[in-house]
Order: sequence, then C-alpha cells, then structure tokens
Amino acid sequence: MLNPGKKIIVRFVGLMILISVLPLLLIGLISYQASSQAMQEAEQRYARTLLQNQVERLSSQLEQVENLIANISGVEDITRSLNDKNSSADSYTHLATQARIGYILNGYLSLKGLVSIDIFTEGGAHYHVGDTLDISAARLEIKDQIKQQALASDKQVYWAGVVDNVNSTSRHRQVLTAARILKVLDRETMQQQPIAVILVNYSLDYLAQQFTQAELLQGSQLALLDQFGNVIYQNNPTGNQLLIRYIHQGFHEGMFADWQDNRYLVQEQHLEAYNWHLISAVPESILLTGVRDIRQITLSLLVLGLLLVLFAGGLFFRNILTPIRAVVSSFKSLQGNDYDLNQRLPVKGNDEITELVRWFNRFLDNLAAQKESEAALRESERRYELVVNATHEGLWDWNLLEDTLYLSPRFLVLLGRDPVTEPLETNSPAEWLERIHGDDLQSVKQQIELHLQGVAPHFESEYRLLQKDGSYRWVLSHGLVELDAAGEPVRMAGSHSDISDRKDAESRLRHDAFHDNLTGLSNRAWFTSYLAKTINDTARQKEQAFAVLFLDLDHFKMVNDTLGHSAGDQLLIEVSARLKDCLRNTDLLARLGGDEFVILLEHSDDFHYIHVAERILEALVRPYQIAEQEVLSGGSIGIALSHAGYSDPDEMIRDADIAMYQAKLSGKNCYVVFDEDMREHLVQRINTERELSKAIKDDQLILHYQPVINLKTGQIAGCEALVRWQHPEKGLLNPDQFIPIAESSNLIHPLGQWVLESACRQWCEWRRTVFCGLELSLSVNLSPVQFYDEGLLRILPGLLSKYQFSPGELALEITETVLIRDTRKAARVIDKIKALGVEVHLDDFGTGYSSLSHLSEFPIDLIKIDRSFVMQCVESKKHHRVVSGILNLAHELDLPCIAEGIETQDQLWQLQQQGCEYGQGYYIYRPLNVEQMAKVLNTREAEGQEQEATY
Ligand SMILES: Nc1nc2c(ncn2[C@@H]2O[C@@H]3COP(=O)(O)O[C@H]4[C@@H](O)[C@H](n5cnc6c(=O)[nH]c(N)nc65)O[C@@H]4COP(=O)(O)O[C@H]3[C@H]2O)c(=O)[nH]1
Repeated sequence: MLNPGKKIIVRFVGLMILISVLPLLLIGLISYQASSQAMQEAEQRYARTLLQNQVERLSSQLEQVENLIANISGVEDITRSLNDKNSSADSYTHLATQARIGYILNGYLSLKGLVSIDIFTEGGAHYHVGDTLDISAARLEIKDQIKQQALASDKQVYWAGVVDNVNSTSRHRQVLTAARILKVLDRETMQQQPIAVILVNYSLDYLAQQFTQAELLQGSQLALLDQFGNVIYQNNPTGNQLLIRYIHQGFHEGMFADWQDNRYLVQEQHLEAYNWHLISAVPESILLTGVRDIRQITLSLLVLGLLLVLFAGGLFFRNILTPIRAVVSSFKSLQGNDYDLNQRLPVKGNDEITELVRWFNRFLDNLAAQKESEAALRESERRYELVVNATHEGLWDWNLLEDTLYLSPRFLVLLGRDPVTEPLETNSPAEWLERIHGDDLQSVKQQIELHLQGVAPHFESEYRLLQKDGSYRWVLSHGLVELDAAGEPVRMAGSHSDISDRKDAESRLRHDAFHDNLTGLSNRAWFTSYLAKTINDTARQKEQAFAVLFLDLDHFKMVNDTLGHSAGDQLLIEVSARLKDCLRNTDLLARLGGDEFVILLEHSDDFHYIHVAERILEALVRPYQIAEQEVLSGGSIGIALSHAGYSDPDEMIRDADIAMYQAKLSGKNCYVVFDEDMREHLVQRINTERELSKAIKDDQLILHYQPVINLKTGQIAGCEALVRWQHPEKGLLNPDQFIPIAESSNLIHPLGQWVLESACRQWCEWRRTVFCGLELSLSVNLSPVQFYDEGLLRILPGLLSKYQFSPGELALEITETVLIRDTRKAARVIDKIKALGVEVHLDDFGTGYSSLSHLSEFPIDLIKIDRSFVMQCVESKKHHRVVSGILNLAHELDLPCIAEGIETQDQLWQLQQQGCEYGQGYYIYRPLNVEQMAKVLNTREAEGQEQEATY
C-alpha cells in the first residue's frame, strides 16, 4: 500500500504529465506528423519546382540550339551549297563552298556553350566550325549513328543525348549533340532527300554550369539523363548509380529510395520532347531537418516538460507534500499519543501550505493548551474525585437556569441513604430544600438570596437536615454562585458538612461553660448571668420578688477527707438530686463549686423562700448512703432577697454567702436571711484576722489548761492546753472565734507555734516548780495544717530538748480528718512524732468518718471520744452504744480513751462503768488559767481526792 505522500506525488506527477507533457507530446507528434508531411510536400514541391526550373532553363538552352539548327537549316546558301553535287568534284568549288558555309556557321558560334557545328553531307563533305580546326580525324561512325537515329526520329531536331564528340581532336570528349537531317526535294522522285546532317555539339560543362546555378539542398542529387540513360549532368557523380538504377526501376511520385544508408526522396521530370529524365534525390534527413527540429524541439519540450514536472514535483514534494506529510505524520503521532506537543513544524514561506502548517502549529498550540488544560482538568477531576471520595462533605451543584440539583454520593450518605441503592427520585432542588428543618429553612433561603443578590460574598448557613430515619443532623453548607457574562447567576455550587458532632460539642461546651460537670447543674457563670437578667427584668417590675439561697453543706469537707473524693462527689450528686426535688421548674439551681450551691427562686413572695429553705434543710439532713456507709450531712443556707434592690448579681450572691456563713456560725443546718449586719460581721471577721495577726505578735494570746483525770483513780493525769485570745476590747475570746479564722488565713502557723512553745515552756516551769516528780502529760491541739507542716518536726526536737520533756510527757491532739486526708503521710508523720517521744492522740473521735478498723493502721496512743457522744451517753442509748463501741474497739487495740465533755456525774459514772480510762469536762474541771491550773497541780493530791469524793 502506498503511503499518502507517494500516492499524491504519483498522482501529481501523473496529472502534471497528463495535463502538460502528454498534450505536449501529442502536439509534438501531431505537429511532427503535420510538419513532416508538410515538409515532404514542400520538398516535393521544391524538387518539382527545381526540376521544373531546370527543365525550363535546359529547354531554353536546348531551344536556342534547336533554333540555331533551324536557322542553319534555313540558310539557303548552305542548303544550296550542300545540295550542290558538283562541289566535291571541283576542289576549288569545294573550298569555296566550305569557306562560305564556314563563314555562315561562324556567325552562329556566339551561342554560349556551343562546342562545334558539324555538317556532314551525303556526299561525304564535312563542314565544321567550333573548338578545333582539325577535322581530319572525325569520327564518322558516331555521325552515322546519330544520323540514323535522327532519320528514325520524327522530330526536326533530334537530340542524340551524350555522345562522343565526332571531332576527336576537340577538347570536349563528350558533348550533348543535337542533329538535323537536311533534306531537299528530289525533283525526280519528288521526295525529300537527305542531303546532309547537321550536328550541333553542346558543351556538357557549360550545361553543368547552368545546373550548378540551381540551389540544391545539401546532400541532394540532380541528374539529367538522356534517352539512353547517359548522364548529361549530375551534381554528384557518385549518385549516378542510384539515379540510373531507379530510372530503370521506374518512378512514381514521391517515392523514397534507400541508398548508401540514406533514404532519399526521388523526383523525376520527364522531358518528353527529348525523352530525357531530370531526376532529383533529396535525402530524407535533409527533408526532415525541419521536422527533426520540430521533433527535437518537441522532445526537448517533452524533456523540459518532464523536468519541469519533476521540478514541479520536487517543489510540490518539498513545499506541499513534505509539509502535508509532516502534518499527516504529526496527526498520526498525535493519534498514537506519541507526539511531543512542544514540537512544532517548521514554517517557511507565506503560501497556503505554510498557512496550513501555521494553522497546524496553532492547532498544536491549542491542543497543547487543551491537553494542558485537560491534564489540569483531569488532575482537577482526580483531585475532585479524591476529595469527593475522601471528604466527609457532601457536594451540591445547583443549575439555576434548569433548576436542577446534583448531589454527591456523600451528600446522600449525609441524608442517611445508600448512594447506590437509595438514590433520590428527582434532581430537583426540592430534594434538598424540603429536607431542611422548618425552623431553619427561612434562614437558609435568606442566606441564599443574600448571596444571589451579591450582598453576601458567599452562601453559608448552618441548619438541620432531615435524615432518612426521620431524625435531623446539623450541617454546615457553603456555596458560591457563578455568574454569566451579563452578571446573572447561572449556577451555585458548594458543600455540606456534617457538623452534628461539632454542634454537639458546642452544645456540650456551652453546657459545660454554664454547667457543673459533676452534678449537671448550672454553674456560677450561668447562674450569675441568669441572675443578672432576672435583676434587670425585675428592675422594671418591682413587685416581682425573688430570692437567692446560698447553700453550703455541713461536714462535706469531712466526708471528702474521710471517705475520699469519690464519696464526696456522690454526696454532691445526691444533694443535687434532693435540691431539685425541693424546687420548682422555674427555679434555678447551680453549683458554685465544692459544696456550695445557689438557688434562684423567682416569684418568691410570701416567704416562699423560707418554705423552700426549710424543705431543703429537711431533705439534706436525711442520711446518705455513700460508699456503703451512712453519711450524715446537712446544710447551712444564706438567703438574700431582691427587695434590697440589688443591681449586681455578684453582690446578691455575696450577701447570700454572708448569710450562709452566719448560718454556719449559728450552729449549722439552718438558714439565715441576710441583713446588713451580717455584712458588718464579715467586715469584722476581716478585722479579726488583722487583729489576730497583731495579737500573736503582741502576746494577746493566752493558754488555758483543762485538766484530764484518771477516771479510775481520780488523779490528774495531765491537762490539755487550750488557746484563748485576750482581746483588748472584746475580752477573752474562745478558740472557736478565731481558730477557724487562723486556719483559713495561715495565721494558724504562728499561732500554733506560739501555743506549742508557750505550753511547753509553761509545762516545763510547772514541772520544775509545781508537780516535780509526777508523771503528768501535756496535750496540745494541732490543726491539720500544722500536722502536715514540716516545720512541726523541725521545731519539736528543739522544744522537747529545751523544755526537757520525757517520752510520753507531751501529746499532740489531731483529729480524724487529719488521718483521712493523706493516710500514708499521716502515718509517716505520726511515726516521726512518736519517734521523738511525743504521743499522738486522736481528738473528737466519732465525729469523723474514718473506719474504726483503720485505727490499727495508725500508731496513735490514745483516743479522745468526742463530747457530742459523751454529753448524751446517758440520755441516748444510741450515743451510749457509740461510746461503748469506741471504748471496746480502743481497748481491743490497747488504746486508752479520754472522754471529753463530761458535764454530769451520771456521765462520769457511766464512763467509769464502761471502763473509760480518762476524762475531762466541766464537771471535773473547766479550762483553767495558768494560776488556776498551777494551783490545781499544786494541790493535785488533795483536789484529786476531793474530786474523787465528788464522783
Ligand atoms: N460544752 C462543754 N465543753 C467542754 C467541756 N469540757 C471541755 N469542754 C470544751 O471542750 C473543748 C475541748 O477541746 P477540743 O475538743 O480539743 O476542742 C478545741 C480545739 O479543737 C480547739 N482549740 C483549743 N485550743 C486550741 C489550740 O491551742 N490549738 C488548736 N489548734 N486548737 C485549739 O478549739 C476547740 C474548742 O476549745 P475550747 O473552746 O477551749 O473548748 C474546749 C473545752 O472548753 C464540757 O463539759 N462541756
């Protein structure tokens, strides 16, 4: 199969040949033929004309000769002389006749070409004029032969053709001889009798000169043959044979004859008057010279045409076909995808093909750009597909003109559908819009409209979308509109992302921001803001009364410290639940932190808040089941009322807090309604702190000592140092009035150190001056803060040494809460204290929540039964059993006990009966000042005996 290029070039060359060379060839052939024929005809005409001209010229020559003969024949003198029969007898007469005839004949010698005139009489006379004078050797046989021929001829003048000259002495050996028989009437016979024959010899050379004047074509032959085939004239002696041969073969018009490798056109003119033949032979090559030129030109033109065709083909190949083939090849490569799109075809010239190549290059430019954009598009599509597959966002494309909507598979997933098995039924935007939650639809439409109007730079909306299962999920929708050239919106596309988790998280955060994690109640922030709103709202409606209840759990810290944080959390949750049960739905309950709760009671008229507070207190006091233990708690409630005209929620909460504090001070488990005095009281507390600090420095603190007696012997076993503040204005203040303040303000450290130092010093002094030799012990209270302060262990050794304490002479009292807070550390500290020879007593035992079994884990030396049990151990069987239980346990652990708060004899007796080792209480001794205590110690034995009697 030819490739297209070859096909085209073959077609082109073929076409070129067809339209140029072939016509040229035909024209050449036709013109060759025509011109050949024309030339032949022309040549024949030429030859004929030539022959005709020669014949005419020859005839003219011959006619002159014939006229000459006629003239001679007509000369009467000659005739008479020749007819004179006597002339030969008489020599004189003969000579005279000869002279006369010679004289006459001489007159005719002027004819050009004439060789001689010979007259031979019948009588044998020979008269001669011509080129020779010697006629003695006349060749009579020739004369006779000619005479015979002339006599046989019917012509006046008989041309004998080329014959040997009768005059052998003539320099013309052969001549063209014309003869005439002179005849006279024989009177006797009345017949014409020949008397002489006249021979006119004509020069062949002269005749040849005449013929030579004829212009012959090169190579042509011309010959004149006489009636015997003798050559009268020929221009080419070698051609004689040809002409002669063809004379004998016969001629016909325009025949051709081959001779000596040449081909001749032979023409013949028959001179009938003489029976001569004038023959011309023209070489065909000469004849066809013109034709050959035509052929040559035609061939040249053909070759030139072919060359031109080839050249045109070359040009066509180079300028047309090559670029086309390059374009075709490029197209093939393009189709085979193996074309380098950066490659361009060379552009030369400014013709249509160049334009084609230029456009092809532009096509390549466009294709490259298209490929590039297609590649970019494919990349974009791949990226889009990847994003569509990878993203969790649903994509949508809304054709605004056709009002159709495309939703990506992920979008369907967002609708809770399977994209493959549960496609949407239509591609209407309604599939989207109708699934938007009714509360959100208006907002979504508004956002779309704002964007379409160009007000919003983009569409963005959060709304709920209906799921297949009927639930709603939050989605965030983004979109961007596409405008046409006129700026009209034509489409809008964007994405949907499921933001339900975020919404939930936000909701949780919002909830967490305003709610307490543990109880789920509102927190301080929410309560404060809500209270602010309530204050603001009611500012316009003064009659709308409301109240804030500030609740602080009683003993929560103890629960937390003794049972652990988890138990404390459970208690708070249980408290929350009970509080909710006490409130209306319109009331707001919040946890401020720790064990503090606040309640906003709206529409709290007619002492509604009192009822609520009492209900709460009743609810909270009920025992809790925490960590498989029964826990007792309660609450202290402070109440702030709106009629005080609050404008700041924090102020109202603070006043409720103050009232709560006051409730605490009032014995807990009660409520107190705030009044301005309480604020004053708080101020006083602050002042107290300041004064206490000063008091520690100014030695306003004093120690009282409450004796501890051995219940079996009634003797003093020791005493407990109890701090007092000798306030310069307020008088003697008990520790309950300043120890909590000291503990909450870090003043407990200098205060505790002062107590320890002072008590040890005093004891040392008493030991030295008052009870020297007796084994008594001194008990000093330690606050939890002090216990865990490493400073204690640093100062203790110095004190013991300084004041010469014996082992077991000093005891430090700690409470149960100290043990529970950090049991390991507590045990370590106790060990260290005991290692110094200092006993550790567990104070207020029974009020905390430490498991009794835990006691064995702490190396304590003694248990002090809280006075709350002791004081009712007589009246209350329950408390009696508690005291008995504590005593039994302690005894099982080999721990002695001190019963605190013995106020009655019965109590004392009961305790003694129960085997309690030691006791202290107002019934025995009230706390005593230094002097009193010294006196007691001084009279120990006597007073002991006295007391013993009292029992
Ligand atoms: N109703 C009544 N009360 C009785 C009776 N017998 C004794 N008391 C009181 O019971 C408290 C016993 O001290 P506590 O349990 O350690 O309780 C002490 C102790 O926990 C704390 N405290 C006293 N002095 C100090 C101190 O120097 N340091 C520390 N950290 N706390 C101290 O203050 C608490 C109260 O001390 P005080 O007011 O001195 O009250 C003393 C005492 O006066 C009685 O028969 N009936």
